[in-house]
Amino acid sequence: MTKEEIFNQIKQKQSYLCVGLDTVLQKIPRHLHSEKDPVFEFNKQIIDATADFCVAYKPNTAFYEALGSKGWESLQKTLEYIPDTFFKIADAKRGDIGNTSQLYARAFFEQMQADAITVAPYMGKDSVTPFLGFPDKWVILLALTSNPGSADFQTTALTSEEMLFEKVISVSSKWADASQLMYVVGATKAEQFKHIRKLIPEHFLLVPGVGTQGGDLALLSQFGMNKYCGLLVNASRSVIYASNGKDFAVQAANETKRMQEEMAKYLEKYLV
Ligand SMILES: O=C(O)c1cc(=O)[nH]c(=O)n1[C@@H]1O[C@H](COP(=O)(O)O)[C@@H](O)[C@H]1O
Repeated sequence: MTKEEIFNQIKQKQSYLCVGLDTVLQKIPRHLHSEKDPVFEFNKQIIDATADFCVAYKPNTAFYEALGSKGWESLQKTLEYIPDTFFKIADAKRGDIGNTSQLYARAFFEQMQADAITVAPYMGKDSVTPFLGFPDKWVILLALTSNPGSADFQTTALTSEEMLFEKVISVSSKWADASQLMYVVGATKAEQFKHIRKLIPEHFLLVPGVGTQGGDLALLSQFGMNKYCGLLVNASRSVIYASNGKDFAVQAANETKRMQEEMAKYLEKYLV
């Protein structure tokens, strides 16, 4: 999927919402447990209910890997079920020596048909470039994450002018351009968006951490938006577990609609 295609979807839907499919078997409403594949059935109903209000889906692979081979099957079926007009992110946070990264890339881009994979930058250029060899597929590199532990390394000052995450951005942005590379910046780090936009004005940012983690959608939209919108804001638990009853899909739709309506206002106000 190209950058222009993502932007077109954003304009059409008036939304830059990504729904995170972090499905936990124990949290699925009871009435779905008799299904052959309750995880897939749950995802299917969530996708059907939220499709009008979002432009991307992001299953975090951990939630599927934890269920063994059945989980991988549910993940594959879920990615196949999502229509191709949506940006499909395999949130796998991979990255290894080049020879191994090449196989991770094939797993998620060829077997799973994902459009993008999240990648950890710690092992450097040769661990990331194998993911960049697939036409119209994307690498989403961890830059400044939403969790408290991001302070342990990412915001360490390397010099009086540069923190580690800034070095990650400035070095890696030379490995590929904004047509293939995105960055993860946590919604809980809204105060950094203005500065990050100076470093990478063109790139899309995947922004997790609204909803349950408490990130500020208004602030990050104000400082993070660029001429392509440049934002994909992820919400997982606040959407998929909006209710744990029979009305879970209706409540997920309500929550995504609420977020879409808020996003439409920010697109009107901040899209340059
Ligand atoms: O790469 C990610 O998606 C990610 C990066 C980050 O900095 N913080 C973060 O929460 N995530 C993921 O985004 C999702 C957030 O889920 P909720 O907090 O339930 O919306 C989870 O799948 C996390 O693993």
